[in-house]
Amino acid sequence: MKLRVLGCSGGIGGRDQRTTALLVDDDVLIDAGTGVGDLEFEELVRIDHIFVTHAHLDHIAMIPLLVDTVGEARSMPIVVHATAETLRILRSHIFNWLVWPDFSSIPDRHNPFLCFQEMRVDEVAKLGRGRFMKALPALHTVPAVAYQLSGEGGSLVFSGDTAYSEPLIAAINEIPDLRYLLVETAFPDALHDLALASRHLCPSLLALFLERIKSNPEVWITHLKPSRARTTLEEIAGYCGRFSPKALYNGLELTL
Ligand SMILES: Nc1ncnc2c1ncn2[C@@H]1O[C@@H]2COP(=O)(O)O[C@H]2[C@H]1O
Repeated sequence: MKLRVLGCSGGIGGRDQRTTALLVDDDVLIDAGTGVGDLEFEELVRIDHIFVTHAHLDHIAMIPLLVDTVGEARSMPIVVHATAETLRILRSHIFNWLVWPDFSSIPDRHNPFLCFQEMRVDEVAKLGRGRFMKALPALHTVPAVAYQLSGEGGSLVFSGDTAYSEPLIAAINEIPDLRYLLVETAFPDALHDLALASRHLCPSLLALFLERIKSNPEVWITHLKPSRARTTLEEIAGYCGRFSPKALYNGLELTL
């Protein structure tokens, strides 16, 4: 199994800054931020599942455009997996016929282009080909989850957007074969108060988070805010020696 980074920035600007989207093999997305827009039509049409961490725009922006682009060319609906709270937000505030048509009833209710599948924390979805996706608890300003992606080659955790979260740390520590930890750090320590208010990590909080991780995964940093990315990475390097975290980047492929 392969995971390709399509977008992992906390903002936009130029070719390298795309918001969060991770492509698993050729058919599953974790989040659907602006990075999805770089895929060719032939790649877009193969996406069967989207696992959404939370309803913030930078993580869902391309879902409406994707479904409108590929709907007619597909025989099955795209399945959007998320918690009940997140699905409620998407239905009420995006697919409400005002911001965007409700593609879960287009072309008709019995044969729609899009469908919604509720996922609870700790629930596991089977993706076929020996692949599994599990929702883990996360902590953000809106209801949010992290995801554990597992296959024959081990497991990967993507934190999504999260503040320091004991339940997430506990869930990560239960994974026996964790190979990769993709964890956010949005802000530098100088913006610690904003990190707390917006429920993100900054390097000192990341250090507390990583100190509690019992296994030894490769750690990749995601969701850096572009204007402060370099400072944030320098601070992370100062704090987190044991894991030598690296900045996630578009086009990176991780193999499981
Ligand atoms: N008080 C605030 N609470 C939440 N988000 C904020 C606040 N002030 C600024 N923001 C920004 O709004 C952004 C919303 O998406 P993010 O959570 O990625 O990051 C958040 C911050 O960059």
